[in-house]
Amino acid sequence: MAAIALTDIVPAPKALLHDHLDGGLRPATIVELAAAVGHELPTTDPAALGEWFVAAADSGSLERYLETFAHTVAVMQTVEGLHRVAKECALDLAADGVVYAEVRYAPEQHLERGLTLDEVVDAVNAGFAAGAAEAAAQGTPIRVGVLLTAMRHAARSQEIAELSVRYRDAGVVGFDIAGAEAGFPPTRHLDAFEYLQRENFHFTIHAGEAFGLPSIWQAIQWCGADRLGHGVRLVDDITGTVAGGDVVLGRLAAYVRDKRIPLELCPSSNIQTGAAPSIAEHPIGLLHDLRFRVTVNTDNRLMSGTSMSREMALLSEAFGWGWAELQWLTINAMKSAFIPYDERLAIINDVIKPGYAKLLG
Ligand SMILES: O=c1[nH]cnc2c1ncn2[C@H]1C[C@H](O)[C@@H](CO)O1
Ligand SMILES: [Zn+2]
Repeated sequence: MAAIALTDIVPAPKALLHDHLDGGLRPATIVELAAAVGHELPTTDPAALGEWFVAAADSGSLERYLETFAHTVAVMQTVEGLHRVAKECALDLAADGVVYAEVRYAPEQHLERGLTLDEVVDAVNAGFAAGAAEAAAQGTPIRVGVLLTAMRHAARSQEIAELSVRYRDAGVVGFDIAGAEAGFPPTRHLDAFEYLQRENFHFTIHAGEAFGLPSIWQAIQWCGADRLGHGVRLVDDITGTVAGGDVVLGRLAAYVRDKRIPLELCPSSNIQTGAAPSIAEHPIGLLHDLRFRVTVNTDNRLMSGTSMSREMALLSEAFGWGWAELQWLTINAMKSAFIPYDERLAIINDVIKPGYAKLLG
């Protein structure tokens, strides 16, 4: 079937589990906030700045990709900056047809101008609330849940885990670790993960992006991750092809599929960091065919020049996926969300299924 166009995907209800707040700023906002705080940018023309981010992130290495965040994190050091960025994030996602989003950021990166961790979280939460209220008034309601990230090279994961639990009834729905993967295994933060498990809290771990199976194995079998951030290298534990009828899953891949552990796949981001060669060759095709719990995500909309609708349009074009597949991806994401079961079900039954019923015809 013909690929579904991006403009047709925008109004379809979508759920997004892996989106970084500091990877999704509007270029014009960066320019304005940078002028206000005296931060020097590569260019002050918003269009050129947007192109700069995509080109600089297109580096083939996760470490170099991450260097671009210096310019977004620099303008997110004040209550005003954080509030504005969070508000615009909610508005931009809602305008793209995202009805449920989990947005993550690392509070420890926003203390350079004297804010406390609590002040950072309060400012971001207020920004999301303002953005969601405005989006609802515009007829595009969105629910935003926050994930607090700890940086895997740093040593604040226990503190951030405790912060997450403290804000669990105030908008924070989960915890994550991010940053350079090679050399920083998730087991460095075992205390934090054990604490979160004792608290019956939810967490995902960036694993299997720039580093392979050992990182995924640790994230699941040592740390107890509910979901895998990326997890794309799980294909290293799969041999054969679906067409050849000779697919064999290794023990880890079989475990992930059997347990329905959600994979937060981010196709465009993976191409930029070298984790996948192209959309057409992205392992998401195989993982979909093998019925893993696949979800599609943006990771960093600014660095990838992308949106949820664009990621889906790229997949529709590369794999011939139609509305049935897009609905499957969306329901997979909603089933895997960190909000309570009854609330997930309500969004699936009241928003997602009726939305796709119209499109499926
Ligand atoms: O794809 C990613 N892998 C690992 N770390 C990442 C990725 N995207 C963003 N980050 C880092 C950079 C941000 O400053 C941090 C918190 O959002 O998370
Ligand atoms: Zn990420």
